[in-house]
Amino acid sequence: MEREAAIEFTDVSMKRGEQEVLKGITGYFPKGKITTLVGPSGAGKSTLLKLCNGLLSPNTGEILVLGKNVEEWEPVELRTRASMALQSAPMISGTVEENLTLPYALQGAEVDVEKMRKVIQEVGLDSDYLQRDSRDLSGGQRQKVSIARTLLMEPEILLLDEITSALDRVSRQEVEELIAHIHKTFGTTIIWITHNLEQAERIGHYTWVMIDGQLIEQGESSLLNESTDAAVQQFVRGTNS
Ligand SMILES: Nc1ncnc2c1ncn2[C@@H]1O[C@H](COP(=O)(O)OP(=O)(O)OP(=O)(O)O)[C@@H](O)[C@H]1O
Repeated sequence: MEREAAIEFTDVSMKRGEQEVLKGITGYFPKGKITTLVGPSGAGKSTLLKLCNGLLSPNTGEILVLGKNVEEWEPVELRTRASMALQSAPMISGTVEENLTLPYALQGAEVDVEKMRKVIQEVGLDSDYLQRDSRDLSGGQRQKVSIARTLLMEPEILLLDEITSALDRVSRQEVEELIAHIHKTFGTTIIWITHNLEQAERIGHYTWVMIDGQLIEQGESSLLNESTDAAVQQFVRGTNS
């Protein structure tokens, strides 16, 4: 199989405080694919995601993002190319438009209104939403606005941290469909942390299983059911019970 990496880790370790939370991680996220990142709470998934766009730096090892060492990227450019959305979908008080333009306003840049309209429609919201107060949005709408904010940057890589965990079933399905649509339309590489293994199998092409700071397995999503690794089997059984 052709192996083209969007992000590649080589022997990456990291301490937070006294604790080693990532231990010798070597693996890659295939370009143009959806990879899910699964594992028990505290396994190091969020920490690893933050290494991908330079929010955190490893103690040892090498991380290549789009072929370039993470340390060599200009930080703002890296966060534009590898953009992140979080479970909490943080918003400033103000309109949806103000929330969309915030990353640009912080840099003194402007955003084309037409582009903003296109992006808000792309995530399935009417352009009237631009003038809505962000406090009036439902959880699902907030998450869509949060995704729209990342899309404005036209990222090659989307880093998603539990973006559907706080949503009801209908909103979760809508957001899943939205991510699938983004992937299909733009060929975006997607790295998606999820606690939901059914979701991981449904939406992901590739998967990483992390346990206690280690990358235990990586491969096609079917490995979640086919793994012969005892720790992976135990994790999968535990999650499904
Ligand atoms: N800011 C921090 N300072 C010190 N330790 C931290 C910090 N954030 C996380 N940790 C520790 O790092 C380890 C990995 O946490 P991380 O959030 O990356 O795991 P996770 O797999 O994403 O967990 P969850 O599924 O619960 O979000 C945990 O032991 C956690 O306590």
